[in-house]
Amino acid sequence: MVSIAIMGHGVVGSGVAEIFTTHKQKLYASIGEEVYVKKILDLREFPDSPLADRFTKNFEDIINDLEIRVVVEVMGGLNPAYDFVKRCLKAGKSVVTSNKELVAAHGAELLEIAKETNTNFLFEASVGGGIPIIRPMSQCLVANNVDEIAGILNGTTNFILTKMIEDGMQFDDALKLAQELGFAERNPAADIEGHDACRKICILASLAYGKHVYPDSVHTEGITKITLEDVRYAEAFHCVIKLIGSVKRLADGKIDIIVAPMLVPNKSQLANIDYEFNGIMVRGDCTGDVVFYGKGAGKLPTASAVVADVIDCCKHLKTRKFLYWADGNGKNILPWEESSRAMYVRANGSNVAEKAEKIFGEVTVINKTDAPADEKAFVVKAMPYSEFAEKIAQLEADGVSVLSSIRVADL
Ligand SMILES: NC(=O)C1=CN([C@@H]2O[C@H](COP(=O)(O)OP(=O)(O)OC[C@H]3O[C@@H](n4cnc5c(N)ncnc54)[C@H](OP(=O)(O)O)[C@@H]3O)[C@@H](O)[C@H]2O)C=CC1
Ligand SMILES: N[C@@H](CC=O)C(=O)O
Repeated sequence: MVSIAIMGHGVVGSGVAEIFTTHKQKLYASIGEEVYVKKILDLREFPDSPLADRFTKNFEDIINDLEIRVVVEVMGGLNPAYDFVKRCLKAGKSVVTSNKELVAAHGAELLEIAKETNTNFLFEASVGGGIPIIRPMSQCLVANNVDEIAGILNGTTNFILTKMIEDGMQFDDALKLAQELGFAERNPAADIEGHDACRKICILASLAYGKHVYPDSVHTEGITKITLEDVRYAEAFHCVIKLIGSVKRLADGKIDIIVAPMLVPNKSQLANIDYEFNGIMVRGDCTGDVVFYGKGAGKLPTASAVVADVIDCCKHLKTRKFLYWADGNGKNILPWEESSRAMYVRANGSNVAEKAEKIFGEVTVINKTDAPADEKAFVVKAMPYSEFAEKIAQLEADGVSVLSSIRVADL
């Protein structure tokens, strides 16, 4: 029997406890012994839980219990999760977490401690919820140099955008529903402002390129400025608007990394990923494109990934799985203003298209039947963002009022 503890009994933690109860026989068969949930840490009482006798409010009950070999951290946030996880690893206990904020902020340090203490620090659920992505990238795709990763990495924003587009639902109502369904972060600003997707692309970039990428070095935009008008113009241009996390390997060894809403062509594999589903495209130099798809948020999908990591830890109590990246200093990151993409622009004023062509060269005007007479939307060819911003300033100086601009993904 292997004893484990779970820290946090919220959406994910209660799912983990549930799977260890409902799938006990299945899990026993996969490792040949019982995984026993000995302690559950939470600040609230859960008298109706079938595991009610295992709850504690005191972390010391877990850290001091020598029988507990694997600890699951599903509390979220940095405090006290960072301190508790570090202490568990230093005490020789393996740790499994779904906490992307923790991995994105302290992954390199925690992986180093795990290396020193011959423990495992696994975080499959931190990216893509129930989708296997960390293990495939660190094992199955290990022969590849990763040229690019692009993904819809946040279930809440994808759910909101889908509800707005498909059902005409208002932004706030769609967010409320995502919160009720357990998809959103405790502070949903992390979802809608893009920070959650940023943490996830940072984890994938760190894994792919071997150096920690910290979220504050990544330009991040959320979905709060997306309007239904832009959505409809995007449709007329055979695209959908999605919040994309993207990282590309450049010829000089730097990486081009960004999180922003983008127009995604309908023919792209990422275009038809809706609601809380995530999709992640990994372009390897040997494999070409490999696409991962599934539920990126929610109780049981996320708990499924956590439980799989726990089983992996239980199977490797004496050996370390090789999952590692070194600390990073941000010097390998291209300044975001130098990153090039085609841009969609919506503007109003007189002779918008002519003025835009004078400044940008050839532009593709998007025709939409019910557009206001003085409004035009167009797409300009790829150029560094700094150049785009200069040209937009010239357009505005020419009497055009720019209402929105959104990157166009080359996917
Ligand atoms: N929900 C999802 O779909 C997904 C979530 N994640 C990540 O998983 C983690 C957990 O998410 P989720 O389950 O949704 O969050 P919840 O807020 O639902 O659950 C967190 C639980 O931890 C408890 N907790 C917080 N701080 C402490 C503490 N100091 N001591 C003891 N218990 C504590 C909370 O108690 P209380 O409520 O009383 O504060 C709550 O029960 C987060 O990092 C999240 O980003 C990852 C993938 C998907
Ligand atoms: N809030 C997150 C939860 C999973 O990581 C999301 O919506 O994707």
